[in-house]
Parts: sequence; structure tokens; C-alpha cells
Amino acid sequence: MVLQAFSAPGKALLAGGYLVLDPEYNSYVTALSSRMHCVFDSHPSENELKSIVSILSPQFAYGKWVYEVGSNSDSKDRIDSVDVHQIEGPSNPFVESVIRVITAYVGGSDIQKFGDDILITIFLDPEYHTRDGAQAQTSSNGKRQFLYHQEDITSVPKTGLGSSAGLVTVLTAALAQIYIKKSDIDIPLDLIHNLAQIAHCYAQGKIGSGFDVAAAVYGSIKYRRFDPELIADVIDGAKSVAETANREWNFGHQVVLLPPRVRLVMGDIKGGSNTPKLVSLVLNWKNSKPSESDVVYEKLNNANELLIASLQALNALHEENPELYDEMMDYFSQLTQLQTHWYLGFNDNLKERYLAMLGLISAIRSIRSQMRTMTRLSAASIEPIPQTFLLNQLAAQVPGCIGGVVPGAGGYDAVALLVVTSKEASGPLALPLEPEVEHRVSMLQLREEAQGLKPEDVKNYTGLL
Ligand SMILES: Nc1ncnc2c1ncn2[C@@H]1O[C@H](COP(=O)(O)OP(=O)(O)OP(=O)(O)O)[C@@H](O)[C@H]1O
Ligand SMILES: C[C@@](O)(CCOP(=O)(O)O)CC(=O)O
Repeated sequence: MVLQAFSAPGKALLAGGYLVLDPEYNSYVTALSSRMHCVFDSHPSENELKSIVSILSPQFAYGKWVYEVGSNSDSKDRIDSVDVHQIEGPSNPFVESVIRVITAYVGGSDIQKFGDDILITIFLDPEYHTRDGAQAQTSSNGKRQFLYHQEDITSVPKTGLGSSAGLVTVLTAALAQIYIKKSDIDIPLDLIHNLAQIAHCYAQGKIGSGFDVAAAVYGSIKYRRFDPELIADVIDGAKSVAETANREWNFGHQVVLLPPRVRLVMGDIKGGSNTPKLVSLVLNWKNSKPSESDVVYEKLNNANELLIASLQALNALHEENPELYDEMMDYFSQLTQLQTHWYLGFNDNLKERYLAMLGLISAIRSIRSQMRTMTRLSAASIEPIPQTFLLNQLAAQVPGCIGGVVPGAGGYDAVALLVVTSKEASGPLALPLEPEVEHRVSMLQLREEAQGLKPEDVKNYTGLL
């Protein structure tokens, strides 16, 4: 097989934290220019009933995991039933889980026998981890630069872009290409998605909302989760991997891009939060105070829906009336302190003209306000007071900032801003931050890159393999 490569994006959940755990609600997740990459190759192995699968992650110490995969069991279709033995390296539940899921899928549907030795090399873009002490290396054509860390993957602090979801997605795509692909027919993206969701949940030992895997596969989307029972049935062995992965999952993944000239800016916060702990506090509150939490959930859902609808309206306006769109964006790109002052100078006529943008601004304000209410009522630090100050300061200091949120589970992980740029802006934005703010947040070198899983040119990795 010839050398091939895939990449998948990192994520920022701009709307829908906590609510996305319930299939009733829509969320909005943006795919990022920081991506996970894999380069892979396979050769016929000496033993046609066994594969040696080697995964290398050269950016981290001890980044080599080798598995022997056999097919001598009778019922190969359940998640745990193919013989997968680790023969080298520390444990990496995500890598192992993808191998188990794909081989069980192949065993179950009898598409192709094992018998290839496989080598997969993983790379991830710099912004997934803190840069401290890392050395950069560049591919020989100069197109890719990655950071090489001294420590192992579990010891380098993360920025929260969803590295495990990206890893599981590119590995699933690579192994599916080797084990499942027949002739020239591409593997359906929905199959990659379903297999990756199963593998991610199995590795984590819990069934999350899956927005991170969905963004890694489909890119920037309005997301509504699948029924968690689908995966529960595979994990407890009631259903085969193939039976579940081949089904229609009935989940939402409609592509919604950030509108032109609306730039995502993300900052990493010194500190960090424990997402499972925050989730458990919120769910406890939801269960113990149903009438109180229903009101907050409903308001938050309305704000999330308004955000999504406003993004769609802005995209539509740009298509239909680019002059009006640019006039509006020119206006907003120069303002600061939109959080408090945007509405003051508007007469009804202006409000009508700029309706879609005002919808977006008010959606962000309302999301934040409901997140603060949830913080108070559930005792989960979703938008704690220091983050409130920081988001307000950023909105006041960054020209064109139409608002910011604590993405995902919130807490002390990150902030995400939406900033209207000038028509000419193409490179990184200059953010005139005061030193006190600059000290508290490090701006990440990324932006929206809406495309999900995609093939890459293997030449971009030459010199790094
Ligand atoms: N480049 C990589 N090479 C090998 N394993 C990786 C790589 N990136 C991520 N992983 C695996 O994913 C794990 C990190 O997953 P975890 O879910 O804790 O973080 P995350 O997905 O980045 O989190 P978050 O959802 O907060 O962004 C690592 O410990 C490792 O097992
Ligand atoms: C709180 C939650 O809705 C979002 C977690 O987001 P993040 O991993 O903190 O980016 C949990 C989930 O969706 O699995």
C-alpha cells in the first residue's frame, strides 16, 4: 500500500455545554485550524492471520505502541473478542480501543481478513499543548511544523482542543482504509464517525456527548447527539460493532460555518478544570432541582438556538446582500465594549438593518448570563468570577469583539471570543491587550478551519517520519 495521510480538526464548543449531553438540545461546535495528523502504510505480513500494528507518536517521550492483532476467535464481532495484545509501549487506551473496534468490525462483517503489518505515525499541531520547553521541527518542504516535547503524552499540559477525539478519528480513518476499504469506493464518513464514537467511549469508559468526535469528523457543525443506548449496547456486548456502526444513528451534524469576517480567537488560561467533576455537579443539581434547572436549561437553549440561527442568518445575508454585510461588519469591526454599549446608539431602522448581528451579540450575552446562573445554582465553576472579569476585559480591549464565552464545560480552561475583523485582515489579529490581561491568558495561534476529516499530502511530512 502507498503512504497516505489524514488530518482532523480540534474543537471549541461555543454553545451547548452540558445541554449537549441530552439528545433533545442542539449545540454549536467550531472546528479549528489546529489539527491531528496521521501518516500510514501497510505491508503484507508473514503470518496472514496476524497483523502487527505499530503506532508512533514521535513528538512525545515513549511514544510508541505496538500491538499484535490475531483472528483466531470464533465470534470476532463483539468489541472485546478479537485477540489484541500489546507487545510494546506504555498503555494508551485510545489507541488500543480504535484497534479493537475496527478489528471487531472487520471480524464481524467478514470484509477482509487480517494479515497486513501496519505503521501509523501521529503528529499534532502546536496549539494542543503548552509550548514550554518544546523544540520545533519542520517538514523538509517547510509546510508543517510540529513541537517535540521532552515528556510523555500524559505529562504535557493540554489546552483542551480535543486531542483524544482527533487521535481516535484519524486512527479510525487510517485503519478503516487498510482493513475495510474495498476497491476505489470511499468509506462513508458516517461509518468512520460511528466507529470513532464507539472507540472514544470505550476508551474513556463512559458515553460522553461526542461533540468532539463529531467535529473531528464533520468540522464546524450544529450538533445534536446520538442515543447513548446505541453505544451502551456495544460496550456491554449486547450488540456487535458492525451491527451498530452500520445503522442509521439519527443524530444532528449540519454544517454551520462562522460567517465571513467573524474570527474565532481563543486564549488558554493558566489553571485548568476537571470536566467530569463539573458535569457531575451540574447533573446533580439538574436531578435534585428539576423545576429550577428546567427554567435555566430552557433559557440557555433559547440563547444557543439564537446563536446558531444568527450565524446562519449572517451567512445568508453575506450571500444575498454583500454590500450591506460589509457595511455592517465595517461598523462593528471598529467598536469595543459591545458587551455593554452596542444597543445604545441604535434607532429602529439600524436595528432592523443589523438584526442578524444584534441577534448574535444578544445570544452571547444571554448564554453567559445563563452560564453564570448555572454556576451559582449548581456550585459548578462554569463561568467563575475571574472568568467573568477576564471576558469583560477582553471585550473592552479587543476592537470588534462581539462577545466571548467559556467554551465547553467552562471553568478555568479557556476563553473563546468572536471578533469582527476589517475587510483586509487575513493573518493573525493584533490584540492590543493590557499587560495585566496578557499575563492571565495566552492567545492560541489558531482560527476556525471548518473542514473535518480530510486526506493530506504525504509530502508535507517528509523529513519527520
Ligand atoms: N499525539 C498523540 N499521540 C498519542 N496519544 C495521544 C495523542 N494525543 C492524544 N493522545 C491520547 O489522548 C489522551 C488525552 O485525552 P484526553 O481526553 O485526556 O484529552 P483531550 O481529548 O485533549 O481533552 P479535552 O476534551 O479536554 O480537550 C492522551 O493521554 C493519549 O492517550
Ligand atoms: C460539559 C460538556 O457538555 C462539554 C465538555 O467540553 P470540554 O471537553 O470541556 O471542551 C460535556 C460533554 O459534552 O461531554
